[in-house]
Amino acid sequence: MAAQIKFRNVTLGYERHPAVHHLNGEVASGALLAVIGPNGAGKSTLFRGVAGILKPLSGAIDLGGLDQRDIAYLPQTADIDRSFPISVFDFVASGLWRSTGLFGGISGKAREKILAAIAAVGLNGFENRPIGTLSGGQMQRMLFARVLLQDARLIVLDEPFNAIDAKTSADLLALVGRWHAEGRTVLAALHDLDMVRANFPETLLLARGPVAWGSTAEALTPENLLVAMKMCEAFDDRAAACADVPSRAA
Ligand SMILES: Nc1ncnc2c1ncn2[C@@H]1O[C@H](COP(=O)(O)OP(=O)(O)OP(=O)(O)O)[C@@H](O)[C@H]1O
Repeated sequence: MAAQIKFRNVTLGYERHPAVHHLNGEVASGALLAVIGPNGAGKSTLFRGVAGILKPLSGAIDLGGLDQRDIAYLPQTADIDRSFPISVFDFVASGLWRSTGLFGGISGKAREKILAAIAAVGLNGFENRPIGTLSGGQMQRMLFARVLLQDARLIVLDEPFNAIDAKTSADLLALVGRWHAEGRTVLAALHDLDMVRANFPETLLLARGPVAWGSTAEALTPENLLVAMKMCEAFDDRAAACADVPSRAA
């Protein structure tokens, strides 16, 4: 299977401080990959890099010719400004911007698609609710509806099942399974190892750099998990930038 993503010695970080170091490797087109790691391991940073929100400090992320609009990115719910006065309908509708444009207006057909996506995640009747009134699980369903609408070839989900009930997890996991069956490439940052073992064939165990990457059974050994934890504990956030990260100072 051709590669959908190639990480070429990529280093990502903030203010010249690397958070993910020298990552090399490929994600095959159509892969269903879990990204696991302790808090602060760099999972969100890596996903921001793939989504094009964060430019690499060095190295490159090759997306096999994919346009940025072909990537659907589901951020952590903590990154969503819930006080922003927008309805569920309008939030989900933003998933269509790639076809309608920002000010393109919503046709009758587009409206149907938006309502179908909201229904598919079990949020019928919530269309006019301000997003700030949603529960954690409803919020997550809404984020999935937007991804559904984006119809993207590459889907990047940052902790999509955190702090939600078992029924919501199961419903949303079924959507992930559907995307995988449709041949889309799906990456998800997760914390629940049982869920990963049961549903994700491939895993990248990350601790600022890769600890293991391959079949889930081979990557998620107790030894590897311990190494990842120790690597994250030992990491000094205030350390200077890597020697081979060029300075951006003027
Ligand atoms: N916007 C930011 N500015 C500066 N440093 C950041 C920023 N976001 C993350 N970091 C730092 O980058 C490192 C990696 O964080 P990241 O959020 O990518 O880890 P994570 O694996 O997603 O963690 P978690 O499981 O807790 O969400 C951490 O040391 C974090 O403090």
